[in-house]
Amino acid sequence: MLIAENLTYTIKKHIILKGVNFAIRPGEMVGLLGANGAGKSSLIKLLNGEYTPTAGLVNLCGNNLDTYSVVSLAKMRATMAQQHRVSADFTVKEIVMMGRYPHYNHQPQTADLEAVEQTMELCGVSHLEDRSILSLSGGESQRVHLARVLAQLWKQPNALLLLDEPISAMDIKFQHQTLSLARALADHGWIVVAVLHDINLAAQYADRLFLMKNGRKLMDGTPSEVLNSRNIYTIFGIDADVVLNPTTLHTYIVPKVVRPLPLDFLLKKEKIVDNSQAVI
Ligand SMILES: Nc1ncnc2c1ncn2[C@@H]1O[C@H](COP(=O)(O)OP(=O)(O)OP(=O)(O)O)[C@@H](O)[C@H]1O
Repeated sequence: MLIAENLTYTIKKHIILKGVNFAIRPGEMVGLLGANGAGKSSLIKLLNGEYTPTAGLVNLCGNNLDTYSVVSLAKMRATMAQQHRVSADFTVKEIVMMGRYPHYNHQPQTADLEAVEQTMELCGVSHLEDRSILSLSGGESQRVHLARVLAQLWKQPNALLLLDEPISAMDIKFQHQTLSLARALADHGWIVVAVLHDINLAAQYADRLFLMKNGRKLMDGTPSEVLNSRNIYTIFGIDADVVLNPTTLHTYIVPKVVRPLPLDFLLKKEKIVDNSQAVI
């Protein structure tokens, strides 16, 4: 179980996250949705220990995060960050093997080699194993980093997988393949928490959605419970119809069509906004 109690994070009196509470059971996949700046990545960073809460706590499998050793946590919790800063010329296989560092001392063992082979295969990057990470396309690189974090947790029970926009650079096939894989890992007993910007994919693959705004978790429920036109407007400020996808039978958002507006109009609107801000 992953439990957050009154999770709060402030930077120089600026509230980034406020009073977030939840409990996520093993086997659940949760999608974090919200507009830019809502606090989704900050929540991931509090769950992965990159940020220390200003108030509140995170409890994983019955123990507060700060009671675990670094190595034991690294074996049960992995994060795929939104951005990957790799400037050295590692091969794909070396990058994926980095996920196994918490598991061996000097030489990778059979289990480590198997984990790397299997996760590269699942993420569709085996054929790239000898390529430099620096030479890959955005989507290929994202799949390599996914393989790395899966290798880190491979065959671990009670694993916590944190994914921050894991499919942002992927084509439609790999978007579905990746979320199917995350779904399968949750069904296998892992807890998966994924920041997603595609509401429809989140609705299709996640058990539960947290809708976030201004550092708060405003709604928490199954896709059909929380996705309605009013909530979509509250969270994203857009008008949308909410229907049932006739093929998948999942809740499906259809933003109301907005006619493309001429640039002159947009520039005028911008001016009006600027003027009103000046008056305020
Ligand atoms: N280290 C920091 N210093 C100052 N402000 C920060 C810091 N980290 C986050 N913020 C601010 O906190 C808010 C939440 O940021 P966060 O990255 O969690 O948003 P997000 O929901 O993940 O957004 P996006 O969808 O754009 O990735 C933003 O307004 C951001 O500018």
